[in-house]
Amino acid sequence: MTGQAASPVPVRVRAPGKVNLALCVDRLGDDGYHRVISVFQAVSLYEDVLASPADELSLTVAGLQAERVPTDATNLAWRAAELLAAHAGVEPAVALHIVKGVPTAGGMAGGSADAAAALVACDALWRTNLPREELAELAAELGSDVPFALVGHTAVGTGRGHEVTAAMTLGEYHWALGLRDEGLSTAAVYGAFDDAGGGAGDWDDEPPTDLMQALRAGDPAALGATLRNDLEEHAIALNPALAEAVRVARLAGALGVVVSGSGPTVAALGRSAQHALAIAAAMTAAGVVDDVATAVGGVPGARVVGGIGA
Ligand SMILES: C[C@](O)(CO)[C@H](O)COP(=O)(O)OP(=O)(O)OC[C@H]1O[C@@H](n2ccc(N)nc2=O)[C@H](O)[C@@H]1O
Ligand SMILES: Nc1ncnc2c1ncn2[C@@H]1O[C@H](COP(=O)(O)OP(=O)(O)OP(=O)(O)O)[C@@H](O)[C@H]1O
Repeated sequence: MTGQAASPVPVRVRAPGKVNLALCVDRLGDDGYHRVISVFQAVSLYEDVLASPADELSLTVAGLQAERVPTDATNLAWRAAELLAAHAGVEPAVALHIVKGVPTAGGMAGGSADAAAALVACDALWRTNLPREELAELAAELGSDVPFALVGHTAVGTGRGHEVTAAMTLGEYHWALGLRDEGLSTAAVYGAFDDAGGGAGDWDDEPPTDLMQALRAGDPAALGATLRNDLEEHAIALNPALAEAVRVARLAGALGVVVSGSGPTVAALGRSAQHALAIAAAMTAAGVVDDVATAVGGVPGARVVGGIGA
């Protein structure tokens, strides 16, 4: 370790999962990524990352679907710690412990939340104190969804989805989330979009005007009517059972229903917290999902909630 000594106190950082209120996808670029306009909303399903002083890098995982998450150098939180250490010129000396609350491979960016949380936690533990813009650059190297997990609330992502600008919004939004045990691969869903000739038209450089207006007005009914995901039909083609969850949520009076990101999580917007619970109950009763959750958005991005800096 160079520079200032690491903190002897563990740091706990919390980062949210997300739903995409809009995901407008252009055709595949030369870099192997699609240009997108993504309107993200951070929701109250959280990943907690505890970073403790240690001689070397190690990682453990507990919580929701923990058995499906790698604990080696392929884990995004592990990669985040290594990237920050290399960038700041310090040793990657930390014991990371992740407590998952966001479904894995669910289209809600749980791994991205872990990466963002690990960046913030190690930055505090190692006292590298990078400016947020520099953390955001590292975040973008780790994955397209990681910069948003640093920022949270509601924001527009451009480029690969990694160039994030906060959006003006009013009010809270109450979601019922239909979860599946079996995840979907993000690359496979984008691949299906390409195979179907996706991105051939209907591309606008701006986020959908009516959706942004609904957010500014704090109008959940208007927001529900304008939810959009260009990957949705391809996620449903790969997992046709999702269509049933969408149908049941609509019958339960959801203001709008959308597959989140690359799926398979189905996000249904309720009129209130109680209505979101009723939609979740309807999905459970109909047997169209493996599990349900309710959440409110938008909530803050990765932030220290325990240990130093809390
Ligand atoms: C579907 C979304 O979750 C919507 O927010 C994101 O676009 C995906 O973000 P992510 O999981 O952080 O994705 P990355 O780890 O950056 O990329 C995984 C794979 O998804 C595809 N990918 C991702 C982002 C993007 N704009 N275009 C793509 O084609 C690429 O095949 C890439 O190899
Ligand atoms: N910390 C992590 N948590 C969960 N999965 C991870 C993590 N690190 C690496 N992975 C791998 O990444 C895959 C996708 O995980 P993740 O939960 O981030 O997907 P996702 O929510 O669909 O992502 P996105 O919405 O950003 O496309 C998992 O199947 C797993 O193998």
